[in-house]
Amino acid sequence: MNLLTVSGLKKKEGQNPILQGIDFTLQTNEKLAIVGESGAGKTTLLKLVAGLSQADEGTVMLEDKRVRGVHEKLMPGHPGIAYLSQHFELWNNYRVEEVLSYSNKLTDEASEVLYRTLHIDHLAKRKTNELSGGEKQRIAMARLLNGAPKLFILDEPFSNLDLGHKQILKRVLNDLGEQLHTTFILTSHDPLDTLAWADRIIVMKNGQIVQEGTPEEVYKQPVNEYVASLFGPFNLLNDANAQVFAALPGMKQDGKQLLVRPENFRLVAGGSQAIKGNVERVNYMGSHYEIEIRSNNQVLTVRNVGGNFQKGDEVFITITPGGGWLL
Ligand SMILES: Nc1ncnc2c1ncn2[C@@H]1O[C@H](COP(=O)(O)OP(=O)(O)OP(=O)(O)O)[C@@H](O)[C@H]1O
Repeated sequence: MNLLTVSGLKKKEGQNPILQGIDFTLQTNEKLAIVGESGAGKTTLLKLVAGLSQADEGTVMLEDKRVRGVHEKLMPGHPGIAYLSQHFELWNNYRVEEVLSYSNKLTDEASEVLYRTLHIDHLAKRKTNELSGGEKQRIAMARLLNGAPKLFILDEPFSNLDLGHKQILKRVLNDLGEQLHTTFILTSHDPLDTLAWADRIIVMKNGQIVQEGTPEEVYKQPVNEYVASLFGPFNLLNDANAQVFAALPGMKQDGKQLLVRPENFRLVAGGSQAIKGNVERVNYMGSHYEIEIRSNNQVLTVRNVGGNFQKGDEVFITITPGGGWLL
């Protein structure tokens, strides 16, 4: 049985359709990321799933029971679903241990494992106003997970975190999944944050699901330019450039456009299956260089380890095996 079944969910604000019919399922222990540009409808969807809002149409089922909307009961929310808002608040001026003892359903042993996993076991005696933003967030997570929810929903957990706290949160989310078998849904408007973590990714735009798949599928085989652009830079080759690769296996265009990510281009000495171009710009990116190369009236971006090129240098570009995608 699915842990969660979302069917035909629709919602309008005034005359504006915010969700236009959302269907998906989630299995126990699965980690689902919902990504999409700002305003795509991610938060609206999560609130409906958590029973914190009211759908116009459609149902949310947790196991075999319907999650009722906020107009259908006195207390908003659902006891089996924990929801961490982007704008969560912690009680001010309490000790962390006091906050965490409130409605704790776990055994002492299970709590200890949870606090260690969340990297907050050293903070028990601290006051909540003596914590960093990332620490506050992990305490808020612990408070929700103390209630032993079946499903844990996090709305934009990575926003407003500096790189250090972001790295800790990524590790924590992995460990919670692996060690405590938590079932998650999280959203992010920076999908790159979700690639390493999610089992499955749903991509939203204008209140609709535009693609659903594994991280590799949505990254390597996007259904359109919108999905491709969410996951990082890409090149869409014009006909003259795409033609160079048409004889390679699986690269015959048939009216489609050839999409290549910068890391799937390689600079080579020459050859018939290589595009000839001239270096226009070299951008230092820290771990690598992005070389902008003009060829057949378009600028292609190639990711390269070295950056020892001058403007105007003649270079040849080829595609790594399996590195092209016809869109
Ligand atoms: N209460 C409301 N009244 C009117 N419009 C709303 C309301 N809540 C959300 N919207 C609109 O619904 C759309 C979806 O909003 P939502 O917050 O779900 O998007 P999101 O994908 O979570 O965006 P973000 O990544 O910026 O958080 C937006 O256009 C927003 O302006």
